[in-house]
Amino acid sequence: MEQTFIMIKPDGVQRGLVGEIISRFEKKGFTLKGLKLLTVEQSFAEKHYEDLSKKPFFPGLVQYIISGPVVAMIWEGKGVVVTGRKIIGATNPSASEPGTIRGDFAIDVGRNVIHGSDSVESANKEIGLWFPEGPTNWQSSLHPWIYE
Ligand SMILES: Nc1ncnc2c1ncn2[C@@H]1O[C@H](COP(=O)(O)OP(=O)(O)OP(=O)(O)O)[C@@H](O)[C@H]1O
Repeated sequence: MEQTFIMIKPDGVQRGLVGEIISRFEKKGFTLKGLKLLTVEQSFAEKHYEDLSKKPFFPGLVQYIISGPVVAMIWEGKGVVVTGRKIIGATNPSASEPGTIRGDFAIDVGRNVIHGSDSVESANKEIGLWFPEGPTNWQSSLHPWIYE
């Protein structure tokens, strides 16, 4: 089944949004397959965001990501990459719809609370980077109540 990488950024952790965010993914019906709270080093943050290394906001973005602990997660479910991005909302919270995480909890693009993989390919890459040990292997007993 499809998996995505979701990270609650340092502002989300500091603001006490961890439970709220996990709850939204759980209530949707997605399954948690990996979870850890960690503070990453600059070189690791630069690797995670390497595709953005030429952007003018890259140094500030890296400083933001290493400024405190983040919650790294693997979520699994049908269409979880695209649906996860919808749950998160548009990158710039000024354009995020109410009801999305960024629409409900963020104002500035540089403090937008959460990251979600933008494709199945980047999800696999990011899961490999953040969870070299791989996902936790378990099957939710809710499966037949969520899928036909
Ligand atoms: N103009 C900007 N100024 C400051 N930070 C920005 C800007 N644009 C993007 N960012 C930061 O860089 C992150 C990655 O940007 P990207 O364009 O990949 O958006 P995204 O895929 O929606 O975000 P993420 O990868 O964090 O889920 C954004 O989430 C935001 O934290």
